[in-house]
Amino acid sequence: MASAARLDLDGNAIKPMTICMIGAGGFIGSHLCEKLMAETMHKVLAVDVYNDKIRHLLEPATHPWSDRIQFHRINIKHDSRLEGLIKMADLTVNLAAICTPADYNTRPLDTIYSNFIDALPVVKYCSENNKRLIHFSTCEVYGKTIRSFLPKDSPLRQDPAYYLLKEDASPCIFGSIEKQRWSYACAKQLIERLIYAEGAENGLEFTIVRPFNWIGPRMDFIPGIDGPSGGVPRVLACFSNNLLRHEPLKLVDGGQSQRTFVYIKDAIEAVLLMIDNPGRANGHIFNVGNPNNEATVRQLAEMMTEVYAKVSGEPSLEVPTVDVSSKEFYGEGYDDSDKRIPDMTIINKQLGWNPKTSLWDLLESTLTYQHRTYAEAIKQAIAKPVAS
Ligand SMILES: NC(=O)c1ccc[n+]([C@@H]2O[C@H](COP(=O)([O-])OP(=O)(O)OC[C@H]3O[C@@H](n4cnc5c(N)ncnc54)[C@H](O)[C@@H]3O)[C@@H](O)[C@H]2O)c1
Ligand SMILES: O=c1ccn([C@@H]2O[C@H](COP(=O)(O)OP(=O)(O)O[C@H]3OC[C@@H](O)[C@H](O)[C@H]3O)[C@@H](O)[C@H]2O)c(=O)[nH]1
Repeated sequence: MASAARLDLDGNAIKPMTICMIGAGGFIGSHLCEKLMAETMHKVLAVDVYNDKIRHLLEPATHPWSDRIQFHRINIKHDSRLEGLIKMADLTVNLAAICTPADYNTRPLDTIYSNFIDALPVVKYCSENNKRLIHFSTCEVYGKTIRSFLPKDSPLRQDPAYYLLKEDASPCIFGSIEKQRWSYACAKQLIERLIYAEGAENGLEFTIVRPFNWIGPRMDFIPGIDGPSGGVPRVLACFSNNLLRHEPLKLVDGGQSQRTFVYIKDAIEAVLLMIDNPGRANGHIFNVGNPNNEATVRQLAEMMTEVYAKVSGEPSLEVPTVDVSSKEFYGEGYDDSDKRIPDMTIINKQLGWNPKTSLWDLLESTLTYQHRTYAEAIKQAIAKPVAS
């Protein structure tokens, strides 16, 4: 239960504030809303076109927080109510975006509009009304590592100087324009630069978050169950879907790319620290990830297969993975980040935050949720005769 006497990192009492959260109905937004309702006295003006993932917080009206969360069904592309909500709030958190790689090369215009053009009014309203902004960018702004351009046998490949991703030092390295995969990263980079410039020239109080593969319950959708049957979500949902349907997990280009995965609940702790400690968070760009949870996509597939067998009690397939080319899986114009390890210096220094949950543990709780939520629906969908 929320207590009025919460203290910030400098020992001062935290005053309850009103937060305009755009994209509150998504994966990260739903967890942030949960945290804010359960542990703080902050109010949330939740803006999104969907609210399925936060419905449990909005109904029934008997929740102790029912007067602290309001849902506004607004498409920020074209709705004049947005400025009023930002003016009403002390802080705006912008999460709204198209952020699934399958869209970057197949819907590049929508991707660029969503991640850059649609975010512009949000930045402008915050700047003009002297409101604080926490904007969600991405670890994809780093693109590829310097290491990936070194010869395969170079000993420098083992040197973190060539792969560790640092907010204030690493370059942003994208592929050529026809590799439309980078439309998302490039749009996010430009909005970061714009926000930074608003801070420098007009005094906007901002924080930029670069999430490194946050994963957990409610991420994306399971195709054919709570999303389009031909849809391609992010890797956690793709692999969950394969496991639930007893199909081999598809490894794009051999599954050699490396990622670090952080549990959503750990990452949300970091966001709450930013919200509650403006003096330490304003003007900063933060990597938020778990450098200890690195795996190749192949290793992730193998671990998810093992964990799923444990939590479902169902044996795994004899051949649990299958290779697929990126062209076949994502289409023309796909490209990939080779390796993503966040440097943690800035977030450690400013907010004292460190992730806690191991990859195995976070997969165990997430796949338990996936099994409980979807296994029955998948069984029924598979059993249903196909309409002729
Ligand atoms: N999950 C991650 O690991 C991760 C990694 C890097 C960056 N991010 C960034 O974090 C943010 C949130 O990501 P997420 O994983 O929760 O994604 P998500 O797709 O689950 O959530 C985004 C939400 O924004 C809403 N939205 C999009 N366009 C909108 C519009 N025009 N008007 C109103 N609402 C709109 C969507 O309906 C959705 O609910 C995004 O900006 C994303 O780029 C996430
Ligand atoms: O079924 C699948 C799905 C994905 N993959 C691979 O798994 C890796 C991770 O894929 P994800 O779908 O999670 O997406 P990425 O990590 O590439 O990008 C994500 O990272 C940061 C955020 O900004 C976005 O949420 C998204 O762009 C990629 O190498 C992808 O090619 C598979 O091998 N098989």
